[in-house]
Amino acid sequence: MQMAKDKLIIEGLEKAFGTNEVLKGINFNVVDGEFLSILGPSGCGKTTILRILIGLEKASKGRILKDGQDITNLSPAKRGMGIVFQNYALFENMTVLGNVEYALRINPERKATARETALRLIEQVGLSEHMDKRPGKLSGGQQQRVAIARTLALNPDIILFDEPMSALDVDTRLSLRQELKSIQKQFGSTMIYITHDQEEAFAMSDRIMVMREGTIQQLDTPAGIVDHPANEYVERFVLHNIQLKIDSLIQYARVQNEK
Ligand SMILES: Nc1ncnc2c1ncn2[C@@H]1O[C@H](COP(=O)(O)OP(=O)(O)OP(=O)(O)O)[C@@H](O)[C@H]1O
Repeated sequence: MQMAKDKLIIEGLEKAFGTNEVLKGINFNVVDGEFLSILGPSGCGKTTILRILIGLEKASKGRILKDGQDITNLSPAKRGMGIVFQNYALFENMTVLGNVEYALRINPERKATARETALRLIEQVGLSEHMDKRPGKLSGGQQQRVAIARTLALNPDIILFDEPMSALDVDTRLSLRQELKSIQKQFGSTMIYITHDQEEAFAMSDRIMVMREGTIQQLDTPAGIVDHPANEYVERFVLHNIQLKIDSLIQYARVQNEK
């Protein structure tokens, strides 16, 4: 059997803002081609991890290895990672095509094929008929698709997502979930996905990293977490909340049936 390869190894990561210790010595690995969710309540340090991984923030201590190479001090552009934010962060004065093409056009090696690549990606995320529109004329789900296409354009082997669905309605979330999984299959990318939504983490992930106040409480498969929650916190924050959601869905279905 072929052994799964580590795409990323994070060793002893610490981060403090002044006296606020936000990450308290974090160690984890991300397997090549894996979908890993980072799940935890507001303020536990999820976004700080992503910002350090992509190079927007400097760690106080620790190392990041990508494919065995130490990238801790590399500039963001040299890390081969892309990021998709919650608020899409699109250029409002450019069309969909302009947004996806932009990073390609300013890159000497990719400039020649920029248009071709952008058109292909826009088609892949189902936005061909909207490519001449400004982002403001699109729905939230469509804007997030533009942001995803723009990130894919530079062909990163690791894609980071910072709560990309939190501004979207339930139906859009469900269809985007499927699309993300199929994009991952197609591109073979490794994905790290931040969420505070337990159900989303369980539905999408190969493994889930459960955090609390700058520490990792458990890193395991969804089934592993259900069968063997590491401690009372995981049981309460993850499993109890999922059960509450299931109960309210059952209750909702009952009310609908009785109507
Ligand atoms: N640039 C900064 N300067 C000072 N403090 C910061 C900075 N960025 C983050 N923090 C603090 O670090 C802690 C963790 O923030 P972080 O955004 O990583 O949490 P999070 O788990 O992603 O939360 P949320 O789900 O609310 O986004 C918070 O206490 C936050 O106030």
